[in-house]
Amino acid sequence: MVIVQEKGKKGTLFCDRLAHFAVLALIDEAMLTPKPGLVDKESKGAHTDMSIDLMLKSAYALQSTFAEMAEASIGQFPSQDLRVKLAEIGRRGEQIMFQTTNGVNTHKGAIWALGLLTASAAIHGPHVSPQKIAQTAGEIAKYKDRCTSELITNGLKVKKKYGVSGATGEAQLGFPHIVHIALPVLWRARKKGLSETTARLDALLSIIAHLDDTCILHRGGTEALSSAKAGAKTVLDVGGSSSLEGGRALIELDRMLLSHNASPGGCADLLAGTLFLDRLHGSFLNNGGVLVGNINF
Ligand SMILES: CC(C)(COP(=O)(O)OP(=O)(O)OC[C@H]1O[C@@H](n2cnc3c(N)ncnc32)[C@H](O[C@H]2O[C@H](COP(=O)(O)OP(=O)(O)OP(=O)(O)O)[C@@H](O)[C@H]2O)[C@@H]1O)[C@@H](O)C(=O)NCCC(=O)NCCS
Ligand SMILES: Nc1ncnc2[nH]cnc12
Repeated sequence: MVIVQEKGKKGTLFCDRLAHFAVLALIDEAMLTPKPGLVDKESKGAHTDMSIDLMLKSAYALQSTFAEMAEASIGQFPSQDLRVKLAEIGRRGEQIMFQTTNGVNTHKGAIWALGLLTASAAIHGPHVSPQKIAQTAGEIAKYKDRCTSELITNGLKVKKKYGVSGATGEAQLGFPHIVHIALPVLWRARKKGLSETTARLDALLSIIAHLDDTCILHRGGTEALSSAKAGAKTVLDVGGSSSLEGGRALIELDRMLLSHNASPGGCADLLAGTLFLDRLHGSFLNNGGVLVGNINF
């Protein structure tokens, strides 16, 4: 692995820029409308305790968490020490989120996924592909979290009950749903000339069609999960979210999720991860190797 990053003023600027990209990814995900079962500009989806304002407030509050994660990773390799440091920053980030939202779980999964991706991007610098960044994030995630709390989370219960690998498994495999599914769908849709909203919605649907989302499983069990996967696949098969039939199928998917009180929260987090890597990649490509507003490595 080539380490291109350095500490110091240049490094701090780069870390701030990465954290800014992570926050922008959360904002882009929240603002994307209409999303099935999720909070967006027009709906609270299956979440009575959330709103678009709360999602945005939570996103802005996490800037310092992502910057700290990047700072801790710059000039480092994936290691047990780095994993422990990131877990500590991540847990403090979760506290910041809960304080900001008065106890509502807006972005726990996103702190995990974007935190690892931000850390990996700080290790590598901007010359590296999204695939490589996701792979190194997976290497960090494979080290043991030595400070796990005694709390039995929704994810743990669901993983035990249904034998799925959840947010941890997704990260340890190097985020396959981002790299092999959502990014190709996003890029293909843009190449076809579809609108940015359509491209992002189709990318989200491609994740829903494949992911074992513990958020859906926890709220609606296997019936909700298999209906969500089938419903998202139907939207894509009949022409995507911008087609007439696809639009109808999307409304049907939303109705079905709400009838189970289920929400694809984990899929939303992975869409944010997709948009983060996409922005990082685009920013680098569009500026002849210079990360926008930043230093040339
Ligand atoms: C490793 C952790 C992610 C902890 O994971 P755990 O397995 O214990 O599960 P949860 O605490 O349940 O959180 C996991 C969240 O990840 C999202 N997710 C779900 N499935 C997947 C998947 N297959 N791939 C990727 N991501 C996934 C999902 O987050 C979204 O849903 C949230 C709401 O979900 P939920 O809690 O079920 O619903 P609530 O409304 O809160 O509950 P009820 O009201 O229904 O009771 C929403 O916030 C989305 O973000 C899962 O919830 C990690 O948290 C951890 O170890 N953290 C410690 C810090 C750390 O190590 N950081 C490392 C450096 S980054
Ligand atoms: N837009 C959204 N709605 C509900 N839960 C989420 N978790 C992450 N993004 C979300």
